[in-house]
Amino acid sequence: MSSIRYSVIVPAFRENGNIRALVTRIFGALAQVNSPVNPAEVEVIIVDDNSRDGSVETVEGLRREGYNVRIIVRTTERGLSSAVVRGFREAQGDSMLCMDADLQHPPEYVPAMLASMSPTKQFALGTRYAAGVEIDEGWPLYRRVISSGARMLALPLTSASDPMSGFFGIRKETFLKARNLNSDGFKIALDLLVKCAIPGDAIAEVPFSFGVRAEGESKLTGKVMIRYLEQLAELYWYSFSSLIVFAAILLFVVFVLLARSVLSSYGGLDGKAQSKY
Ligand SMILES: Nc1nc2c(ncn2[C@@H]2O[C@H](COP(=O)(O)OP(=O)(O)O[C@H]3O[C@H](CO)[C@@H](O)[C@H](O)[C@@H]3O)[C@@H](O)[C@H]2O)c(=O)[nH]1
Ligand SMILES: [Mg+2]
Repeated sequence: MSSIRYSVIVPAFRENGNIRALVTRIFGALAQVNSPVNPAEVEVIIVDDNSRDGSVETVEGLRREGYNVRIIVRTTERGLSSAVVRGFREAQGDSMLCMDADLQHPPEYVPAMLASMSPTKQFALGTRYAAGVEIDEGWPLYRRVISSGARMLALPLTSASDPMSGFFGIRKETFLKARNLNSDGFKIALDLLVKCAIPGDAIAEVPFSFGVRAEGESKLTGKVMIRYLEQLAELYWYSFSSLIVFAAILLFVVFVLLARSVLSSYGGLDGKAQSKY
């Protein structure tokens, strides 16, 4: 039987410059005396989309040094969300964490994030919206505006305070129940929260200070933002379709009643409409 209880999944595209620091800092944090999680029970899985930038060699080197890390290289698929889903499927742990490779999600929070999941807390969420939490001042203003807008649009869908943080965990048993996941774009956490119907009291929120990217560039493009809006429309429909259909029928009935009363006030409904003038 596997001794792995926790899996850390890292979607990565051209992140060779960050992988060594990420992995050594994760295991360094787990090795601290006050860590609530035993490092021997943790695996790290990098899901790379054929970056061919030396990431594979870096991971091999780390393995030789004794770190429990492996890399899955996808050659036919692309995208952050689908990479995370692939990692979750391959994970051996019961508690699975997703984090970015670029150190914007500080590895020092990994032990607390992993330990916060339990049979009653099926979802862990790193949140940037809690008292005393800071966002690095180097994070550009336009990204803050986009992030706040995206968060507000998701408010009707979940009570989670920061479904956009990208730093989140889920228990395998809940993940396996998810149906019709949307693996496009960046917002897999929101999709899981909605489609697994995670109630507020099953979410362990862990405040964390959001950093700036260490090496390389962000892959969040305009196309990714449009995908987000499409995904929101799908999730609104998923969550509120009966309400939307009910409201549409109600509007239709009101419209018909109004039209009838307008027409009858002109005597036009039975074809006997006569102008007095
Ligand atoms: N495998 C794979 N990984 C990808 C891809 N695109 C991005 N990634 C990886 O996904 C992580 C996040 O990508 P970034 O390009 O750094 O995104 P960001 O703009 O910093 O956005 C992040 O932070 C936001 C919070 O403001 C999050 O909302 C967002 O989900 C993401 O975590 C990085 O590890 C990156 O390598 C892809 O197509 N394939
Ligand atoms: Mg980033």
